[in-house]
Amino acid sequence: MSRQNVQILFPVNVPGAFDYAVPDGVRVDRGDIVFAPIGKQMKLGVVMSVGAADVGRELKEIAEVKATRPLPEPMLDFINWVARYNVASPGQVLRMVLRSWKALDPSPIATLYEPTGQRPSNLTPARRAALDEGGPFPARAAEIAARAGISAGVVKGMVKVGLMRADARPVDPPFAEPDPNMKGRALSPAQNAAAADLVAQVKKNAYSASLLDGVTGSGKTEVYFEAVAEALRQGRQVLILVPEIALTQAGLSRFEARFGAEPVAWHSGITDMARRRAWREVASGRAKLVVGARSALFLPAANLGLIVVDEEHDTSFKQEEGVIYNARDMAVLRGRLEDRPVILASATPSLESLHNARLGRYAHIILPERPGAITLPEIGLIDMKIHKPERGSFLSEPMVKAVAERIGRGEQSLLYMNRRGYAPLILCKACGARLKSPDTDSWLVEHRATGRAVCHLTGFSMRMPKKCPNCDAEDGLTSIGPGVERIADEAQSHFPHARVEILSSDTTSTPEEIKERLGRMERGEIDILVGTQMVVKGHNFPKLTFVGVVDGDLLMGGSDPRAGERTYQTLVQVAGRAGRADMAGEALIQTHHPEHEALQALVAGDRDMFIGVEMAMREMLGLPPYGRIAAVIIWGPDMKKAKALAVDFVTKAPRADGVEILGPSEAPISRLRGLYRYRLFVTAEPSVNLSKYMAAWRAKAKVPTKYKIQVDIDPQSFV
Ligand SMILES: Nc1ncnc2c1ncn2[C@@H]1O[C@H](COP(=O)(O)OP(=O)(O)OP(=O)(O)O)[C@@H](O)[C@H]1O
Ligand SMILES: [Zn+2]
Repeated sequence: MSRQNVQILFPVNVPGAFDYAVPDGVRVDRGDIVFAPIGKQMKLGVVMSVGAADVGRELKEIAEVKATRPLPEPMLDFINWVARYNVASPGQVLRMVLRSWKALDPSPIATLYEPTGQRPSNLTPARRAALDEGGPFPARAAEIAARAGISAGVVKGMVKVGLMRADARPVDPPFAEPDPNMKGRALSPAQNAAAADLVAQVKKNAYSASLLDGVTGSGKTEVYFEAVAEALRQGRQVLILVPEIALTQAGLSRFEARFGAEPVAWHSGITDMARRRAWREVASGRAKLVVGARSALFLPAANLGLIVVDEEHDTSFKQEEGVIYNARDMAVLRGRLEDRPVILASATPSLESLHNARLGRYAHIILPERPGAITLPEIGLIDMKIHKPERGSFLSEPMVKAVAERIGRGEQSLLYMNRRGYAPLILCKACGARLKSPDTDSWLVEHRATGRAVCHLTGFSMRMPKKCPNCDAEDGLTSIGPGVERIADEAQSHFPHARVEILSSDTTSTPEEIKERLGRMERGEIDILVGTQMVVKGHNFPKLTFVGVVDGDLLMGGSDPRAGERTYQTLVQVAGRAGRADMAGEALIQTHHPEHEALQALVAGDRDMFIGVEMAMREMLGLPPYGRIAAVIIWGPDMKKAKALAVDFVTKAPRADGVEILGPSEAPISRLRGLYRYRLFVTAEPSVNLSKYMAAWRAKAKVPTKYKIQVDIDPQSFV
């Protein structure tokens, strides 16, 4: 009698699962997490299938079946689908699912301390500190001590005198339950209708995809909250994907205000402890509401009821390393496999999603206006060929005037400049040399606040040199072009008494700093906020009535076929920060190309016109959503060999109708961290299964060590 065989997938980059035997008397099911020997090691893996045919050879036995809940069936399918679609190995995808080994065991138990509530008036300073600064409670003595700046002995001593209680408890307690029945805001009729549509989808408890397409400030969040509440009422879990940046901010407190409990937050920056707790609670089905960055999509929720992708057009949903995938598209896939509804929300939906809505694949739910009497901001252009600022200045006269008006009325202005630092280029006046990143094809950016020259691609930085490293000329180095720091300086020089602050990842690197600064902006304690991409998303500043875009041309050009779309989206979003409360908003965009169709459409408030032009162009060129594209990047330490590998790879392309290959050519960033880069593009008609085609092609290549051939399905990055 043959014993049970199982196929085990390990979280490593190998082509597939391996066969193992199951010891007598042990029962194994699909999705079980097991330990099995691989080489000389014991490794954690997942049972992808059970009882396949006799493989005709002696198999190693699995060593242990973990007592945790198995990965749900749809999750196993999801792993395979994501791998196939993105030309990755299922093991690589599994690695994104099994993010925390420790999450597979029950929570560790520790002695945790918590105040009893007694508080005599003669407390010693150390004891007072423990009570006032030692929280949140319950916590370990050492944690309380560290937070309060006292010794752990003080905490333990407080138990004896009845000031603290000590109990053995799980270190990772369950999360507070959200309450779906708390009252939300009173919705406008249009909002109510949209919410009813979404709630109906959730009630069906089956796959559907809805595009919630509402202008900035139309209340999309309030509307999808109703769908979230419905899923929670059914006792199911809800997964909400947001751009990473929205996670550190007021965003989370909005969930708490609506559902009475802070949601489980999941992103790359959480601690190992928070990660293990979140994973365990989500996998068990206990944690009901998860708000996370793209990687949250790989949490194996046991009882999923709804997935929401907020700001679905956002480029941060695309992961560019390891398994290259787009979380928005994979969210729809997961919804299909789980047979549960998916909501994509945006004020500026991607053309792909609009196309799907037009074809009827997605329900199209539209919120055409802001609630009540609030209007969308007026948008105007400033032609920089006419309103030329003085040399070394970047704010035109009409822009300065618009800010002056707001300051006069006690309102706030936002200046958007999507460049960190002081100046994007450091040039020697004597010899013309530019400061360059040592191993990367990128100029160094001057950061005056820290006195350093920084590579924005790799993070390399050095102290700003006093002399030119090329010709030794003293005082020859000069800064070309603007970054946020320089715009802030310029704004301050125009308005010496104004409170000018910068919001960028350099000035505000911790979540607390960001929260603090945004809080001051909300309370009106800042007059002029100068910000990068960070200010674009989701914020509500009631007193903000003016948005100035310093360089409306910055996003255009380059080889990105979506450059026009991105420009349009970003400008709509940033302009949409103005006038969200009871005062009307205005946005002005400085540009050298006022005739550009994206800008013209913005001024006219005519999205359909822009989309019409853009769709026609995509259709003509066979670009998404009318055709498929893939990119291949060839990386290697030697330029000639990397190029030869790229050229050779092209000769291996399988023959297929409806597929076209462009390249190879040097990538726009031709060298990154010491590796040379070549790239090619593949375009295909919609009927072609491009993933399958690319996988077959990729499998034919022999890649020397230290070299890499990376396939990117539906690329968002073209550098
Ligand atoms: N019916 C309503 N009555 C009063 N205020 C509302 C209503 N709906 C929404 N709001 C408020 O309007 C502001 C914008 O709402 P919300 O953030 O949900 O919009 P959004 O469509 O997600 O915006 P964006 O896409 O620009 O981020 C919020 O402060 C919200 O509380
Ligand atoms: Zn020089």
